[in-house]
Amino acid sequence: MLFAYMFVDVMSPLQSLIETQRGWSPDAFGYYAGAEYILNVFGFLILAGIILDKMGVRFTGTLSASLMVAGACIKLYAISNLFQGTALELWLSSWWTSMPGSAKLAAFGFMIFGCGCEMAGITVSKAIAKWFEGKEMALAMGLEMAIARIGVFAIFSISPRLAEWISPQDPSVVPPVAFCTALLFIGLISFMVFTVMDKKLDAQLGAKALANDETAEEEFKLSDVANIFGSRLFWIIAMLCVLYYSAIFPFQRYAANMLQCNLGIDATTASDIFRWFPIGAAVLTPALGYFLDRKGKGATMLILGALLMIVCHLTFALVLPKYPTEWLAFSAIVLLGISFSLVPAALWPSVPKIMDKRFLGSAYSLIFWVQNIGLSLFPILIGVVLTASNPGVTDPMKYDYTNPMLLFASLGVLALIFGLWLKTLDAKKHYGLELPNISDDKEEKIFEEEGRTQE
Ligand SMILES: NCCCC[C@H](NC(=O)[C@@H](N)CC(=O)O)C(=O)O
Repeated sequence: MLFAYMFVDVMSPLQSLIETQRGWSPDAFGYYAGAEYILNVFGFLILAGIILDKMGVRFTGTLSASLMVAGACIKLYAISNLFQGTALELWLSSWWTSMPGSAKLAAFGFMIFGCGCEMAGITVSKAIAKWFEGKEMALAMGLEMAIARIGVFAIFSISPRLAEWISPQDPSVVPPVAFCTALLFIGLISFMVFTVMDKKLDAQLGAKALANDETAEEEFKLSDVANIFGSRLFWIIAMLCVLYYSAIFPFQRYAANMLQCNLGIDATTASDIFRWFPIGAAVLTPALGYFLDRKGKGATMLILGALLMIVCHLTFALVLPKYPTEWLAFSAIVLLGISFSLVPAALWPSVPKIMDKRFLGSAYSLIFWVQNIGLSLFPILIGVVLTASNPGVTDPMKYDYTNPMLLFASLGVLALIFGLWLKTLDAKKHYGLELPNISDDKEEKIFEEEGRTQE
């Protein structure tokens, strides 16, 4: 997931460079960014859930990592000089002319990569649930997300520098994308190593299940999808998820350029400010996962996270253009990092509390599916709003980001409403969202078990 998240954002700090170098307008960049989710939205994620439940973590993980590598190679070819002037490039550039041929092929590669990336996301959630059942699951999920955030931090630092690495006078988007493609190969190999370990765990679990006379794993049934869709709680969680994440990941794509435009700084300086967003989240998410495991307050954390996000986006929309200082931008970025720890740390471990264990794999894939609809539409919408709010502006350093940022803030307000609704329902129906995952006697059991394992 570390290398996957690096690949997702490798182009984010290079928006102005790709505009100058390959002629991608903000609209084209928005379509390219949204492409990551298109196939998932058109049903691939549901299929991925079925594949995961039918074929298991090892097969699905290997397949998803291979898809990511294949998609990355296509995207690398699309932005490289090799592709320029080919018959395919000329043909792709001959229709829908506002979207250059390189952007179209890169978007196609990103689409394939996106299928692998999201499939890997649900596979990893299921693998963590399997490996940490009855233990510190929220902490484990928090650590997994933290590692992924470190990848985003790293890529915002590395990408602009790699772009200038070969020729500082003539920077190029190719070296950073090539670097991340190579990392994805390493990721595929790492997952293959994990499959060996997972096989061993299965052997141990099989022996344990036989000893306890437990029945086999739950099976995915198509009727489960209808059950999940019929659940009001599922929809509240899914809406909260799609609204919150649509104001985070698409923002991440535009953040560096937004900072450049407001502060008049170069891409490297903007990335250096923005990279504290994922690193703040990386530090805090596991800590909050640990807190959630032991103290609870999941619904309150979701509300607090949405509130902080509204404050930050409103600051970028209304305050930063009037008081363009780096410390103000930096403070808002750090605050957004705290918000981005609170919500994911509470959201993903809450799903097992409100969904039947039998539905869990499918529930995750369906929440991802709803979320992907937002994640595919919002980068496009933001690109369109940005272009419409800046008629006649051709310099990528001169965009006014007020309207796109207000749009992000309004998503936060809606997420807050769903968070409040969830907390009210939880208080009435006692789903246990505010309760800890590990009770004192469970904790004692874990220590006892760990003690036995070490013995
Ligand atoms: N085990 C993974 C939990 C989800 C983490 C979450 N990622 C997502 O929601 C992805 N579907 C989004 C994406 O891939 O763009 C996160 O907080 O990163």
